[in-house]
Amino acid sequence: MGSLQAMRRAKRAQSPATIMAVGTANPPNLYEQTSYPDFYFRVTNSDDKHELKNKFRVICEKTRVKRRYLHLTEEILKQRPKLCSYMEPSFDDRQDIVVDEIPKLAKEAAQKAIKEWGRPKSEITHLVFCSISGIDMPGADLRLAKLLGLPLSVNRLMLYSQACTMGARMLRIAKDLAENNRGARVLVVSCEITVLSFRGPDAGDFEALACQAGFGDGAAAVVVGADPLPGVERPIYEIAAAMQETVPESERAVGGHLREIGWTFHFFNQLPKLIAENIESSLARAFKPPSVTEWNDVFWVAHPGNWGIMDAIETKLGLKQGKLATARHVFGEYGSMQSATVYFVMDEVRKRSAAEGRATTGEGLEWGVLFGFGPGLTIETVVLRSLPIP
Ligand SMILES: CC(C)(COP(=O)(O)OP(=O)(O)OC[C@H]1O[C@@H](n2cnc3c(N)ncnc32)[C@H](O)[C@@H]1OP(=O)(O)O)[C@@H](O)C(=O)NCCC(=O)NCCSC(=O)/C=C/c1ccc(O)cc1
Repeated sequence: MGSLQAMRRAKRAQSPATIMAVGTANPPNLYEQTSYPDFYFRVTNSDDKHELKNKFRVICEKTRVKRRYLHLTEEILKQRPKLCSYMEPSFDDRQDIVVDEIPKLAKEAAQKAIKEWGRPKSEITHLVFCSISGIDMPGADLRLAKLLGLPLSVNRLMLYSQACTMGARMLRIAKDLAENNRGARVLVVSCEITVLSFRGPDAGDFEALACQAGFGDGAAAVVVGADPLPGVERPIYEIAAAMQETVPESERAVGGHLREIGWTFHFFNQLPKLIAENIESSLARAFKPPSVTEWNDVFWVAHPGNWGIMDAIETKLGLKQGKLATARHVFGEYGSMQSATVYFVMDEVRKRSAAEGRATTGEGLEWGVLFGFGPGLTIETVVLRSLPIP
């Protein structure tokens, strides 16, 4: 009979967890930010609120978002008019949509990641899935597993109601799963659809207007595993370390409440300053080892949050112009897709690195930071090691 220690040793992977594939998906409906105020005020029957519409137009411009994909269309909103009011109880209408649609959009992203990974889906051992909405029992994880045809033996973990930090946080979870279960292949999926936070405008609620102006819908999936099969699996990044930090006394900095009207959204206007003031201690902890202290020497896979947050981080850390260019690009093209955004940024970093002929998947650099923040105020820091581009 083997000892427990020997059993534990045999279960451990030999090498660090790696990201083996990335897939992304969006709903088909693309909204240009310049015409969105006209659309939004028309569909919410608010065209008579001229001053408020002008205010909303300014907020839309301030976001610096150029376009976004959204599940909701004028046709859907006509069928569900309660979603267009500011405060009408409407949870059931919203829930009817997201319970079905979140697993469906997630499936599109997951299929792309599995295709790039190139192995049979029967080899997926774990599914880690997050969405801010779609709470149900059995959950969206089981629906997704069925839509994908994953084996019934797959180990599922569903994480609801967590928002933007989850992209980074799920990599921390996946790293632990992959390194502590030899042969594990973890399918990590994020899907965010803003149906629970869409609502009509109200002059007294700036934060709800900012939410309507900046958030978009999207899904992303990555495959994480250690000990890649030589010549068969082609890792993109190694996950060297991952950790979380909570900023003290900052519960009110950003968050939301789940109500009969759906999700509300609240943020503190000093959020960029608060994040910038707290990022360096998280970076220092995460990068000790590998003893990196110059943040221009690493590639950045940052959750953008909003334009002001990126400006504040760049200034505080003395980052060279262009270090957050990929995060800004993704934010401009899609808005904030909350937890999914950081995977879109990662996909863009590795694609740009290849297109520009860089030596590694991390813009030619060895070490990188994948960074996320959200309600808490929670900061997640993941240390990535790039790999050579053949
Ligand atoms: C485009 C905004 C709205 C403004 O841009 P800015 O660069 O900050 O602009 P300004 O600093 O020039 O401010 C413009 C005006 O807005 C005002 N303002 C500025 N924040 C405020 C303010 N919280 N109140 C009330 N007036 C204000 C500010 O005072 C100013 O007023 P005024 O001088 O009269 O023009 C920008 O702040 C923005 O996109 N914010 C919302 C997105 C955001 O913070 N995202 C980061 C975290 S995301 C996250 O974790 C998600 C969690 C979540 C949770 C629940 C959900 O349902 C969904 C998601």
